[in-house]
Amino acid sequence: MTVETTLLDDVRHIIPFADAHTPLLWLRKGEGIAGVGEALRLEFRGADRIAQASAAWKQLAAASTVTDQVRMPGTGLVAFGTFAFDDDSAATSVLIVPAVIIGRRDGRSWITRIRRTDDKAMPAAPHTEPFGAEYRLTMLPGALTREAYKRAVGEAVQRIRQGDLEKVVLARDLRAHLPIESDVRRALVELALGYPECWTYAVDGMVGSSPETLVRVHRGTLDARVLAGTSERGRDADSDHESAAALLASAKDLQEHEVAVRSVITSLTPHTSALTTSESPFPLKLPNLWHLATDVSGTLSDGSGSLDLVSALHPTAAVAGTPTDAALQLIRELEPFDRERYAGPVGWIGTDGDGEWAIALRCAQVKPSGDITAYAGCGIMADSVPERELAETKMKFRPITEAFG
Ligand SMILES: C=C(O[C@@H]1C=C(C(=O)O)C=C[C@H]1O)C(=O)O
Repeated sequence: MTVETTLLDDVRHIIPFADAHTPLLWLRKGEGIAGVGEALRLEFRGADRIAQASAAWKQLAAASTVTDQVRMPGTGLVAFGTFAFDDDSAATSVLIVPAVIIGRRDGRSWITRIRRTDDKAMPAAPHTEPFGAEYRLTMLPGALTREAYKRAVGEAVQRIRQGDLEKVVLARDLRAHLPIESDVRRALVELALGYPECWTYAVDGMVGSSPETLVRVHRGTLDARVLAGTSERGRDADSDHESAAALLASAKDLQEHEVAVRSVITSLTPHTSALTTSESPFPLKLPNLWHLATDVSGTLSDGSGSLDLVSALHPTAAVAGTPTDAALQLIRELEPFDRERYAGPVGWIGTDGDGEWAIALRCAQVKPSGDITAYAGCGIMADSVPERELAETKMKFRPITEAFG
């Protein structure tokens, strides 16, 4: 690949540059990257799909010629990626190198053009396309109805009480159909405006707004944000404050959170020299709910790239449970659908292995046929109440049902 990044005059909005049907996007607080076209697509499957992707990326980056005038996160050679949750998923995991990237960060805007060695010319600069017609979809229960979800939660609680495992994350699905020709960027605009603190992403039809940073790597340092433990937003200031306070005092949520933080620390420790966490979990306020959050930061000690860390981290206890193998087994037993890329890593990697990855939550997969599946899940512990977990999935579906509805 031959890659060139140059500065652009300020680009305020990057979403309009993305393709209407197969957008590539990574955006938070108005900053990020949008990809146009496809210079290269690499597909992976199986238990070592992330390690395969990491190795393929190192080879590709080493064989590329990169001229980068801007040198910021997201400049130079970049691939967008989305990975299946389960080792046995039917869904492919992909890295996609766009032909052109438009980016914006810290008040600077840039364009990256990427040419394959066998192409004669650099791709042309993209232009913004007007948005297509509005749409309004109704999302209906999928393979796991509300009643069936409550039964699955009840079953999981029993298994936990029997001592089979400590925590399991159970999800349910919603389905809809997006008319062919619909402009997916409309949903992305809604997500980005409604959830500016979250990572709004679109990669190979996987779209969403995730609050959970799996890992970011920048020049030898890393950071992550662990989320687990959820409560509703209040109807007024007092009840909102009470809900956050109750979450911070809830033994069930604190324990569930502790399990998730422990899994991240255990996975990152072998790769880091210094790893610190925020002192105690803090309440993270989102438009649809409160989460318990812990921020983690560290210094890399072994030259790992971002995908090496993603490979070490996935699946965290925030989206699988603990112990991991028992949790994955119970998920396969109780969820009557393939999670595909839901709860898998989604993000981007750059030339030198730096990158930003989130957990694909608050999301939906849009298939080329227009079929959409959205997913939301909850951490189940010994004292989980099925009705409450069902209510929590409704809160977690809100970003997607509102963006498409
Ligand atoms: C599994 C999801 O979210 C995860 C589960 C949480 C919980 O159970 O409290 C909180 C944040 C996420 O780590 C989801 O959104 O689908």
